[in-house]
Amino acid sequence: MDVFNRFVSSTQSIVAIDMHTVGEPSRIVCRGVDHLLNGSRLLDKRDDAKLNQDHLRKRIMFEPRGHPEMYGAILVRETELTRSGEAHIGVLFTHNEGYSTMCGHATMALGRFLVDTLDTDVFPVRSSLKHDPETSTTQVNLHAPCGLVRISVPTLLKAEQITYDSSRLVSFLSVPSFATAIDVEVEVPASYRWPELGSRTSIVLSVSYGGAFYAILPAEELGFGQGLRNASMEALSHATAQLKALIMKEHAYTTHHPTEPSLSYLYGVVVSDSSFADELGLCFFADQQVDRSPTGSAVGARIALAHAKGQLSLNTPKRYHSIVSIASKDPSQDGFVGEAVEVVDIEGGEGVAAKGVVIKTSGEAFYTGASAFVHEPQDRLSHAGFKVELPRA
Ligand SMILES: O=C(O)[C@H]1NCC[C@@H]1O
Repeated sequence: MDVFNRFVSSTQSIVAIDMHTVGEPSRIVCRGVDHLLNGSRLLDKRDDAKLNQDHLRKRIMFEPRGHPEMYGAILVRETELTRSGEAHIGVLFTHNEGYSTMCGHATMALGRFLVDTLDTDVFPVRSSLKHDPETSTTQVNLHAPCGLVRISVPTLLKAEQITYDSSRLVSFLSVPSFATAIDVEVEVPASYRWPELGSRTSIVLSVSYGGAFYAILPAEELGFGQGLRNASMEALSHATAQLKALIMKEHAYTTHHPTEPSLSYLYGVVVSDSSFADELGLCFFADQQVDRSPTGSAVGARIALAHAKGQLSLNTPKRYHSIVSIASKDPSQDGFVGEAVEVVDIEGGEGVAAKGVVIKTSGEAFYTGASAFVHEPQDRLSHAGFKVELPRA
């Protein structure tokens, strides 16, 4: 184990814990990146990561250490909200294209991990967490790029030590979610069309925010009349990529965040299928990554949309499934459970976006391993990782 120990103890290594939430990976970066990020605010550090340290994201996400569907969470120990005492720790979420603003599945993984870790280099304020005996939970306040996310981790108190209770779900309250476009008809110009659209020249869709903006529409509306279970993934990916490009080019007003310009972009397209036991949603995000989980932030966006349409009341928990449930023997326990718990005013929000809801989303995450990643200077392939792509003819 001499080589393994050398990698783990090297200050040059990037040390990560791997988890999954309903099959979607979270590579939690504990060491090796945070200290390199310049900037005082979390969003400044995100900008610095994008501009000056993006090879590190690629090194963690892409081959040979990752794969095109990898997802990451870089722990950021100091942000404006940790300094003010509102957050215990910050995070930057990473994917195949860059840095996302919110991630529900990784938030669930982080809640469990941050309670489990006793390493004060990884989580300096771990000892300030408090077990609430009434709810048997411990609250971890996470500073995500979209704002403050409050995670409730099920815990037990054993010999005065807080420990994770695996018999219950982790839940979180995200930033307020709100719809920005409800059932709008969108023209599809010839250059954006996809084969399954047939002779139709327009489709009806909605856009909603759950820490990130999502376009939401049923599979049939996208042209997949047989539902998600009978659709080709390649065809769905092509159709949603075309639709995303169209919305970003012609309907960018639907992704206007009322207070923060850096949150104003379309992150993903959710194709829903209500013919499944509960709600099934397939989310294409970033550069057409496919979420294995029901997409925690999109669950928030979908509930806010359903609430705005008068289809879902407060305090009505509902189960949301992902592609993983299609092959499941017992989907009744799969996925995430989400509910709107409070109606709030959206600061600066106008029209349908003037009101929003706070969503509580629950699920569970599991460990898959730990890694100490190194880079040897002579290795040209692994400095910033690589993607297998054929050059376009
Ligand atoms: O659960 C979520 O919200 C995330 N999963 C991958 C894409 C989203 O960021």
